[in-house]
Amino acid sequence: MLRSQTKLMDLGRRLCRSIGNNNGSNLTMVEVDDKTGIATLTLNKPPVNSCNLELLLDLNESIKQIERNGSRGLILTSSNDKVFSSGLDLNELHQPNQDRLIAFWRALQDMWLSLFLSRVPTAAAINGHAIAVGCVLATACEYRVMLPGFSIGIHATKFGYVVPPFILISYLSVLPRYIAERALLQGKLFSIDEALHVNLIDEVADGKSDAIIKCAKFIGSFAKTQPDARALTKRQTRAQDVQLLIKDPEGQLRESLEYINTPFFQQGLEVYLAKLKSKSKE
Ligand SMILES: CC/C=C\C/C=C\C/C=C\CCC/C=C/C(=O)SCCNC(=O)CCNC(=O)[C@H](O)C(C)(C)COP(=O)(O)OP(=O)(O)OC[C@H]1O[C@@H](n2cnc3c(N)ncnc32)[C@H](O)[C@@H]1OP(=O)(O)O
Repeated sequence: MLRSQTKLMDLGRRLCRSIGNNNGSNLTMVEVDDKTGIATLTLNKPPVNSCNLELLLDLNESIKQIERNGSRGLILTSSNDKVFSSGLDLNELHQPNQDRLIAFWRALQDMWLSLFLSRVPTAAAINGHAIAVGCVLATACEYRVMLPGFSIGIHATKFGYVVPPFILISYLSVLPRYIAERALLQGKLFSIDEALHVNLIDEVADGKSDAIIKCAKFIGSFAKTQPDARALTKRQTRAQDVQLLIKDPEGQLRESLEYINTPFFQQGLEVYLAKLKSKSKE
């Protein structure tokens, strides 16, 4: 690598400062670019960023921290170069301790609301597979840039999971209804070309830094808007989508828990988990 290139990269690094989210965990990392004021929020739970209770709480705290510290925007990405997020940590749903399951599902609902309604511009630099809730994280953002060679989508029905309304809504917020419905019913995972074709993603990037640059460019497109006016307009635009979860979070929680605790769901999950484990040993 040329010395001038190395220098430029060092400079880039120096311009970023890490900010903690006060809980001392490294499950997510936040770095703010001093020049642009944009925060990069990195999912960092090996091996595949599956969302367990701790990651969801941490992610929610980081989203709030980014809003509190006056960042100009949020870019969500992953420290894993193959997986953006593998969705919910299925171990949280399998034969769950009921108190932990309640905390887990509440954390999921709260985190989704924080990201979906974030007052700052949000973009996802999808540098790996984005499966199920991994896809939901990306669709909660306002803009998506993805790297080739990976899959994105919600394949829940293939494995016997009914999706809760807020997951459905997050798909519907970016896809036309007939495409969202068909994809959900088929349990479809989209290739990059398919995702681009239906506008599930906005752009393709040729590497993670290119994805981050493209996300930053999108966020920069709001430079001339007044932040409070932008934030309130976004909230109004999305108000109907969040109505159910904001009006009756406990009802939504109850419905999901009832379903997760059914023998039907638990048996299906057991088979799926076993398949996943045997695949990873191949
Ligand atoms: C009336 C009803 C009303 C409402 C309904 C209410 C509730 C419904 C409840 C739930 C359903 C909601 C919808 C579902 C949402 C979800 O997000 S479910 C999660 C779905 N995700 C997946 O299926 C992803 C599965 N994983 C993969 O496909 C692959 O791992 C990968 C492509 C992401 C990465 O592949 P590799 O890099 O090859 O990695 P490995 O496969 O070897 O995995 C490494 C390691 O990690 C374990 N793992 C992977 N994903 C998960 C996961 N999601 N949860 C837990 N663990 C996971 C995998 O088993 C390996 O573990 P080890 O064997 O190494 O221990």
